Amino acid sequence: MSACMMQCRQLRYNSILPGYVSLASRNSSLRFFFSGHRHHRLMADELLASSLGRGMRRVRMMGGGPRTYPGGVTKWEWKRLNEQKKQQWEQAKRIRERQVFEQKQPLGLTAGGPKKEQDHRIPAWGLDPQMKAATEHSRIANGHPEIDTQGFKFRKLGSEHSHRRYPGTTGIEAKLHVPTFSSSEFNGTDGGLPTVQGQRYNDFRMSNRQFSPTSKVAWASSIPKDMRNFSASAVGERAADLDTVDARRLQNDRISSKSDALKRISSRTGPLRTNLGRLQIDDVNSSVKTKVEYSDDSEDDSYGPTTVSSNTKSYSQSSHLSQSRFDGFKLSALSIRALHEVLGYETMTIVQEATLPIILQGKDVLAKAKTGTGKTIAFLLPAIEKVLQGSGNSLARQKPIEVLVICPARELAMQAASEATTLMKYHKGLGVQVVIGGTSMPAESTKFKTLPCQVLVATPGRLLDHMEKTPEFANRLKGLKVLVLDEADRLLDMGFRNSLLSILKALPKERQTLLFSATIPKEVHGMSKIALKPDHMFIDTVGQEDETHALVKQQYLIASQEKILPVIYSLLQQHIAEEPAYKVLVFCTTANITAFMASLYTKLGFNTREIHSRKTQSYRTRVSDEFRKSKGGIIMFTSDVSARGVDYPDVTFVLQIGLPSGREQYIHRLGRTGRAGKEGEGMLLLLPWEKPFLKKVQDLSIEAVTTPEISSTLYHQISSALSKVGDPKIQERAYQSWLGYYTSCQLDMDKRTIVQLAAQFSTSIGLDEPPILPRNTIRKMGLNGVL
Ligand SMILES: Nc1ncnc2c1ncn2[C@@H]1O[C@H](COP(=O)(O)OP(=O)(O)OP(=O)(O)O)[C@@H](O)[C@H]1O
Repeated sequence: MSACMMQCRQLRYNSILPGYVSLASRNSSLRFFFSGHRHHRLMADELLASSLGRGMRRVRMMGGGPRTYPGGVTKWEWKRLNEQKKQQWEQAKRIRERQVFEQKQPLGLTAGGPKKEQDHRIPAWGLDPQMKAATEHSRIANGHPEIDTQGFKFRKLGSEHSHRRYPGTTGIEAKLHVPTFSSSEFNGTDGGLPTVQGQRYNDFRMSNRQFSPTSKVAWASSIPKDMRNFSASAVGERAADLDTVDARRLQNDRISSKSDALKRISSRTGPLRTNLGRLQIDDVNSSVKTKVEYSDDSEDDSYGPTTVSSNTKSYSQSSHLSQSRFDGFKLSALSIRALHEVLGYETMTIVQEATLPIILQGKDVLAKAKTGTGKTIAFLLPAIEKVLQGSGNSLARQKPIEVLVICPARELAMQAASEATTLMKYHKGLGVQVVIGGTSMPAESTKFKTLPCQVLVATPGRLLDHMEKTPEFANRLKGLKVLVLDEADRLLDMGFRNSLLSILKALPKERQTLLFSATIPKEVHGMSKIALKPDHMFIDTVGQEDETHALVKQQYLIASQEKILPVIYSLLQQHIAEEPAYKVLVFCTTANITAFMASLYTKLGFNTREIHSRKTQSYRTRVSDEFRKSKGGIIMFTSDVSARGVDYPDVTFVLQIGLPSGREQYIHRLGRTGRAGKEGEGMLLLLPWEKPFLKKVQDLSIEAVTTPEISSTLYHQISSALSKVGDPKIQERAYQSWLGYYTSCQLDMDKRTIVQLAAQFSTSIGLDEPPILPRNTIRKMGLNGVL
């Protein structure tokens, strides 16, 4: 039997069929093998017909014959369709994830879906710090984003923002398998918080009178956890009021008597308070000598952070600068040269003055200072000193990474890297590199291998990627001397927790760690112990003062849904009229709403830019640079990608539309104006039902303003602009993400009401009716049966 096997690939059957037929007629037994391609199937049919016509006795199709797939497509077409579908599905998933993270709400909408409906109830403005802590362990803690934060990507294990799955777990269970530190790595048994048993109370060095109202925040944060209830209740009280604290509560706190409690608090805080506000040039050395006392003499090393409250009263509220000069400190002459010649700075800001001597001593530091007061230089300058103390200026490329700065957002990382580059301008042979998501990883790896990198600035996801995939990366981190967590509270919250834990685990324990932020909510003190040594210093330059700047005028306005768009228009117009060099940041709740707002107000004639996580990194970098350099006459619509740390000089007005994701976010967004001692204006625009948020910020000086008059012409103008927005998808996406955002906020209203409000929103943005959402989306939003 002769056999002929042929494999046909992409051949034009008309030209070769006759050859096949003649081949078939010359062989008694012949087999043809065809691919499943449509052309080949046709050819097989044809061959069958022709062969039969030429007297072939037995011709049959084997292997099931030509396959058919739904819609009459071939196997390959069917496969391709399926691949396309899968890609679309994954893209939608990525977008969804990005939105969730941008909204700073990392609950149940991720892989595996929510287990219960309440998983969707993501604390946002209604978030109580205690609740946050309580829900901490029930959340999906994934390798979250530089929140956008930005350009979030849903990727496999080890990749940036990875949602880690572990064998045999669901996405939700996976969090339980995230590497954690053993309790031996901490002091105490309650998650790293210091224990009180065995602590010496006889070291009573501070009388009640020494509790000053200006230091209450710092004071409260320095108290061990098992005294927190007590301290939290007392934090708003003067120390003298402590005697009135309920004895039962003291008992609950396992404190045997009130006087014991006082002694314990005093023994922790009393000797540690130092007036750094008055630190003078000559004090530098003495500040080392007469270093702030901490409980080195304690037999129990489980004490909490040492608290240093900069005496903010020493400075005028309007001044962010201290009287100390950089050249009065023991710093490298080349760094000081860069400060003077390139940046033009002579004197230090308050936070720089307060933290520099302590960081130079080698202590771990948790520092709180208002927005725009120079925290970046406060940590970079002493960190660079550490590099200089060690490796010197040699050109070796494979030297360890000595300083690692982790930032929660890409723009922020680039900014910190650029500031470090400036400070190191005259240090030959030292290099700064930045690794952030949304850029080419191989390019980063090549740069890393070929150029010096003593200082590395990174976002958590990309850093983890490199640690896992780039050869030598993790090794070079073994020589790390200083770790900085910029925007510490953001990095320590649930969104980044897992990534951060994995990173910390891989870093050497013998390092100095610095945590900086403008807001340090109470729960961060507990979390900070993951990264900091137990005897770290908490340096609070804000104290009892308002966390916002006195020079920034803060207002809020409540307007109904149908008035929101005209009100925004009026507010912008009004500001432009008052401030010809206007430079405005408009914060929106989600990326899609930002995109919608930007396109609408562009149509209305404003000079706008937009920046959010749905834009590519190169676009974001370009727009961000443009806005930074702009001398005015520009309005940038942004999501929370610009909320923290980003230093845009001379922003004249910050407008926040809708519910901020929390009190901290409000403060950080507002902090984009009034930087470096300048003036600024902020406006929070809320819908009537969003008003309860104001309770969260009631201690800040925010004035109410009334809704401006809106003419019928303006209404007409807006509705005509809405019709010109162009792509109706922009509005539809805005609606969907509005619904996603508010269903994930912990609002005091049922889902039906939220859906009704969403319908109002859709009308206000020019949709005839609310778009129909995919079933999966509805399910993920927890709106099954409601939508
Ligand atoms: N010693 C100084 N003298 C004058 N200007 C300074 C000094 N240090 C920092 N600045 C400037 O102050 C501005 C704010 O600094 P930076 O961005 O570090 O603030 P920040 O406290 O980190 O703010 P945020 O909390 O928003 O992150 C920058 O433009 C910076 O260049």
